[in-house]
Amino acid sequence: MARGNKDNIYSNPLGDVTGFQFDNKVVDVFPDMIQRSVPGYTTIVAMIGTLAERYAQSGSQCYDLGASLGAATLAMRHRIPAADCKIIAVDNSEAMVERCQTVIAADSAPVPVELLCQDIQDARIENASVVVLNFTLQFIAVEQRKAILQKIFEGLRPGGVLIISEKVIFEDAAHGELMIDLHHAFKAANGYSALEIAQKRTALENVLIPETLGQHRDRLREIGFSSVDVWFQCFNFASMIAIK
Ligand SMILES: Nc1ncnc2c1ncn2[C@@H]1O[C@H](C[S@+](CC[C@H]([NH3+])C(=O)[O-])CC(=O)[O-])[C@@H](O)[C@H]1O
Ligand SMILES: O=C(O)C(=O)Cc1ccccc1
Repeated sequence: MARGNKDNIYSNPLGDVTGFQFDNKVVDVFPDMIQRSVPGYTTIVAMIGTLAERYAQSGSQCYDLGASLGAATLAMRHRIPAADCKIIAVDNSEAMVERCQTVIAADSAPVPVELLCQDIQDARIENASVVVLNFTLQFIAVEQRKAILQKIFEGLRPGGVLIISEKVIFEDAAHGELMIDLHHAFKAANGYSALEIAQKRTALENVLIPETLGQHRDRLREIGFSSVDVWFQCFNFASMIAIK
């Protein structure tokens, strides 16, 4: 996806750093922001295409929940070989959905895409073979996460897959600090200043709520997923595969 404008949202001192929102300002810089902020993002998105190629079942639906500008939607759209599949992309930010519509319209791959401006808590999941939560569940209140995952499990066909990527924390405090420090070094190497890193960190407090990999794994297993494990991790960013 084109990188568009450079993210300099947090480059000047803000008297009051308000909670992070997916508004027009973020939409304008989003591809640059996520690429420079999430180690492994490009690989994860490409591999979502590879996973969809393997798991999409003919006549089923593939969901991209918290689609932003449709990076995972397009990765799937370009790799699904199964017949009669449809992709449903959902995001509750009007600004994101509006821009995502132009991104999808500019792409001509044949798999149909339906784009919905909706809270994933209200989304209907049915006849699904692939469900993607690529860095989305982390923005949902912790006590609401299980119900969403339960609904996804119920909407998946047997043999279907949930791909869930999250920023994570660690049980071992020293290891956790090291991962955060290495993440900040990654951001610095990508051109973010100490001020930008600090102000973004403040903006994400109580907005992006990370859990441990153990918490994710235990919840997915309790729900009934038969196989749950990490397939990608770089520092405090990880992606899991959960198979029904
Ligand atoms: N309750 C909700 N309902 C629907 N959407 C939501 C909700 N809460 C947040 N979002 C949406 O989830 C997306 C999270 S970004 C996903 C990247 C994308 N998956 C990618 O592969 O590029 C990750 C990040 O920015 O760290 C935003 O577009 C929000 O509007
Ligand atoms: O920038 C960060 O520190 C992150 O955790 C990743 C991110 C990327 C884009 C929007 C919100 C969070």
